[in-house]
Amino acid sequence: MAARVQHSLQFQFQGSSLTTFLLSSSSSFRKSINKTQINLRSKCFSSSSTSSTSTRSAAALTCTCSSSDLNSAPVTTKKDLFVLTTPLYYVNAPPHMGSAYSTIAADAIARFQRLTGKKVVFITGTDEHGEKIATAAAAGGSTPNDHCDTISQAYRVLWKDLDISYDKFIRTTDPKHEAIVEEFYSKVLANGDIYRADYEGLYCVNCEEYKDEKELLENNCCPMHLKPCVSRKEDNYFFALSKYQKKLEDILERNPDFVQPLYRLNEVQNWIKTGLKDFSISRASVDWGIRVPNDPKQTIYVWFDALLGYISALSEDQEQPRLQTAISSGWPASLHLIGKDILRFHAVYWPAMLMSAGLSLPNTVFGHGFLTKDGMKMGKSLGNTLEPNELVHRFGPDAVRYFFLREVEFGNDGDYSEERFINIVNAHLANTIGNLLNRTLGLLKKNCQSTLVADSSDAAEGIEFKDTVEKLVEKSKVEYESLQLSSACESVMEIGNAGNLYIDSRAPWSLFKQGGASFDSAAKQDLVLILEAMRIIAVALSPVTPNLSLRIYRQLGYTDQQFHAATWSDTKWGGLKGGQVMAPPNPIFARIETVAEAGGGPAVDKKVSKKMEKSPRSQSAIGA
Ligand SMILES: Nc1ncnc2c1ncn2[C@@H]1O[C@H](COP(=O)(O)OP(=O)(O)OP(=O)(O)O)[C@@H](O)[C@H]1O
Repeated sequence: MAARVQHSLQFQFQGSSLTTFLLSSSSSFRKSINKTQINLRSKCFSSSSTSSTSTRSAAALTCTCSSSDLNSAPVTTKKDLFVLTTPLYYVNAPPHMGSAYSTIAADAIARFQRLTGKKVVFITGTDEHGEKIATAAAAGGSTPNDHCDTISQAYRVLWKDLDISYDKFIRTTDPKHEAIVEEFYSKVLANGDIYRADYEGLYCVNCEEYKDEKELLENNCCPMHLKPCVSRKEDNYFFALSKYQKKLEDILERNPDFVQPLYRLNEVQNWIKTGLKDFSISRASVDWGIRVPNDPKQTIYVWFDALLGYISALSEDQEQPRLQTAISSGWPASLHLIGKDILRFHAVYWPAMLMSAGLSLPNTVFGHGFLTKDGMKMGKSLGNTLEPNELVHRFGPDAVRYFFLREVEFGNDGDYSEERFINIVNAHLANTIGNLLNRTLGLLKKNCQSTLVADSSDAAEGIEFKDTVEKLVEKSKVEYESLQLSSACESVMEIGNAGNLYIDSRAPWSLFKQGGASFDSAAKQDLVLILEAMRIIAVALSPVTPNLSLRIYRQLGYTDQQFHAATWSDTKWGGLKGGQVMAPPNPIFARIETVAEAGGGPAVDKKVSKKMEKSPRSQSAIGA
């Protein structure tokens, strides 16, 4: 049994309005009328204080265009402002590595955009209404409010541990959010896009969504959560999504970058092609939610509520929560970063809702892939999650951030393996970068009293290595800009590889041994070149590994303030000047011991690893 709107058409409205609606509805809607049943009853539409029922009915049934100018949608954000969002995470359970993955990626993008001089508003938060939350709270013997407080706080703590530099954290139970949802609902209602009808269908409680029979597995199981959907029949308010079919098709046609990567755009276009159906935006059976304005027996569907968190987050706490003021603080968003599981909500429902309310659309919706376990999406509902707190405490935030951004091509799925994790971070962070810095600083200390002998721009004259570094860092910039985060990491790491090749081919240690003014000078200049490359690596990798980058900067003799003031223009060759005094060598990243290396014990000494992240100078040199 597919989700179905009951349609015993009771023509209790003014006939002309109903006819207008049916004629102006999408062809798919018209087709489905034969198979499905819509019970558009005279109790339609939540009331507004001024209009009569019949007028309201007529308004809701007539598909007037919203004030949003579709020719200009999606509207470009102001040039210097970059507003990006993570999903608002559902607080049915504490965060897991999947939730952390989206947030780490968003953080890397936010940090990169800040480096390029943008004013960034990075929004994250928690989605706290709905049946699943009420059930989870009851199962834990707690009230929904207390439950939400606890889990929402767990997200904040994890974001702190992972060095997430968000600017706004919105909770959908925040009164300012609730006020904005109510105002938005009223706008959509006034635009004639909400009506009331009976609904019968198969509901996945974990997705909080009615499902089409054809997308379900055997026994009506949800393919994502592997649990049977339950049959539900409700009297709900509906959003007239079908009315926006053509408009959405046109927007995607004219703005192919609206949904990224390209293969996700194709998915969205295919869904739309199959015909958009109106969806139910209220629940009669769910108590834990925002009340439908003027019909307190119903609560607003959790998705209709949660998506608005991206706007209510912009509302300042001290001001009256109004859509207009929130919007003027940064809407439309430049980027919604989400997992592919919620693409439909962001790339179909949300733009239609915004158009209905006369608001601008976000610039881009990027749907990334899943972290998987045995091929299945890691998720709270399936309980097959990887514990991010444990990873952070064992390996530190930089290793976790780097591994997932480098290893999983952004957009695609990726499976986690601890062995791979350890191999990658050891090879890239401890060896390619850490070891190179360490041995160069060792040579500098021994032969130059830790002081640079020349400006890096002078030392690089006629040296090809400099060109290589410049090309790679420029490449990484383009990759960050186009959200190819794995490639951006790779390009920066290529600078480290080039540095290792350069130092090995030049072998300054033997030049020093050979002695003589020209050998000595050449070797000293080589050290300047490598350290300049390290400086560039530190800035270019800072969106991904902010702590590691800071530690590199410290080693190069800079203050923390200088690091925090760095911008992308500091990736230009020539920053290091002669006379700069560097710190004595001290490893910036402790190599993680594998199980075999630890003699069958734990994969890594937890205390040592943690200490290294917090206080790198307390460790002895490794691998130099
Ligand atoms: N396995 C995963 N891989 C990548 N991202 C994930 C993963 N799981 C969750 N996310 C991120 O979290 C978002 C969904 O958040 P939500 O709070 O609903 O988590 P969930 O674990 O998917 O929940 P559930 O298992 O109950 O569906 C996704 O869109 C994505 O951004």
